[in-house]
Amino acid sequence: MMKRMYVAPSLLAADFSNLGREVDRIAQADFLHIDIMDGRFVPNLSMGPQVISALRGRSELLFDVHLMLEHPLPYVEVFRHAGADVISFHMECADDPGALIAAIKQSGAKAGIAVKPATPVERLLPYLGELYMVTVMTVEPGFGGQKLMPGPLEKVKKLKEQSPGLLVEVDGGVNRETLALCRDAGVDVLVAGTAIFRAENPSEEIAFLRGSSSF
Ligand SMILES: O=C(CO)[C@H](O)[C@H](O)COP(=O)(O)O
Repeated sequence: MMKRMYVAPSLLAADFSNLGREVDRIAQADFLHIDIMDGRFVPNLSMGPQVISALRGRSELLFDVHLMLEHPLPYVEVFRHAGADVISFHMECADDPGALIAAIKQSGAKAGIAVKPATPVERLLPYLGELYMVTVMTVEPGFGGQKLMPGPLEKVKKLKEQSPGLLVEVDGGVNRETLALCRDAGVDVLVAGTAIFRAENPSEEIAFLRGSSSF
């Protein structure tokens, strides 16, 4: 029986001239993945808490906020207040991952950690018991529309072995062609920007990526 995966459209690939309508188009998804970029940790800027607040009233999806920030701690409360349900920070810029996890939980959000393609999975192991989700990046963070790197999917397998109940998300280059690789690795949550928002029928794309049987 095929595993049913959760689907998280990445807002980065949406039409920014009409974000409200874009969110309506993906109402059948499970999460809305929202990339917050600071132009320092990644070489790009994206959006801030105002966008999340504006969309919060329009969508009941779980808001999965991916902080690509060099200094995430001061922004945890800000994004929770704006409407984030899950807040993830990057392992590579966390001086004290335990303190960040505690701050996220204290805010009332669920905590996640994201890792760049070259970051060893071993760095995450001490924190797995405290986390709701781990995001394994399958592209270098910063831009949508890149090709999935298969190497990091090995991390998904290790994470699922270590902590079967943890949600493991992959982010970058997920589409119909790379779906089988993700499923075989044991992925729980698929982030897909280009594949969903640039599709003529996003609902069809979401249903295809999700698979058919029960989770
Ligand atoms: O984190 C990201 C970029 O840093 C995006 O969420 C990710 O790349 C998804 O976009 P696409 O499906 O177009 O690859």
